[in-house]
Amino acid sequence: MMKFTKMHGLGNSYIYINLFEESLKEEDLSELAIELSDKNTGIGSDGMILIGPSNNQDIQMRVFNADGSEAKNCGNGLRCVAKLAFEKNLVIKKEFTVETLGGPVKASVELSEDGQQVKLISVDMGPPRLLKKDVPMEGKPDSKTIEEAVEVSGTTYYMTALSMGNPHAVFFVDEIETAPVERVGPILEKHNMFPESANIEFVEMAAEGNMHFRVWERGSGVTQACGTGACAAVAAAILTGRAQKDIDVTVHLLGGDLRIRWEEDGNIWMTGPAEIICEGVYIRKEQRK
Ligand SMILES: N[C@@H](CCC[C@H](N)C(=O)O)C(=O)O
Repeated sequence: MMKFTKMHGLGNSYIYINLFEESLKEEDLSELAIELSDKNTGIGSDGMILIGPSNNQDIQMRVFNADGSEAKNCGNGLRCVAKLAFEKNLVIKKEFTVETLGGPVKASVELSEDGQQVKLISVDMGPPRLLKKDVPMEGKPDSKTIEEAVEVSGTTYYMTALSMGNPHAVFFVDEIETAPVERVGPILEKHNMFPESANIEFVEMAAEGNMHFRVWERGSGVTQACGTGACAAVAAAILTGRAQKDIDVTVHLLGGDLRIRWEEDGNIWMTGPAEIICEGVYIRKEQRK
């Protein structure tokens, strides 16, 4: 039996396990993520997130995709972790740091009027890493990938690739409704130019300070939202002259809106909501009769 909390950030849902209370075996984690994520025989989610003690930050987060692969960062997950950690008193301050495999991040929570609930969460997602060797990507290690041509099934697409602690490739399209997310997404995710695979994002620029966004996530497929992807999309828009630093961009995702700002000092801030869906006790497959 294992206690869990299911949460979502704009429809991007994960099963959260509190390692301050539960203990899990390292060798079981990947299988557990697959099991929990299954909507028929598990709980149903885009993956699993572990919250636990950290040696050098206030708290630690580990992220597993629905296919069991471990990711180094997760923007929607960070907002959910911040809300859960604050509301469950795992941290007792409104600004705190979270250790991720992609590096430490700062989170800050905004409370409801009665001070009982976290309403909005802002996270300093750090700077985008632009060099191919940091994405990581094939090619000249110290060069950047800005609107580089890539051919998929006879069509040429132009890609801007970068890391937000995890790898992203962003494609600008004229119409978000017809973006080939499910056709091209899985091909590019596992393209051999990405040795660790990649998250694939399609973006339509809208009225000033707005963009529409769809994602094919590495290890989870189409999701309602991707926080690191939204940060990557705003960075790509600025790098290609479609948006400006130090000005908020509202990213319209399938599950709702995120506010993203690439600050002059180099860091990208993400602000948005997080919600608890349910809490319960999960019975592992091998313990079911
Ligand atoms: N949904 C996330 C990203 C989760 C990890 C990603 N699929 C990867 O493998 O890098 C987000 O909100 O950022």
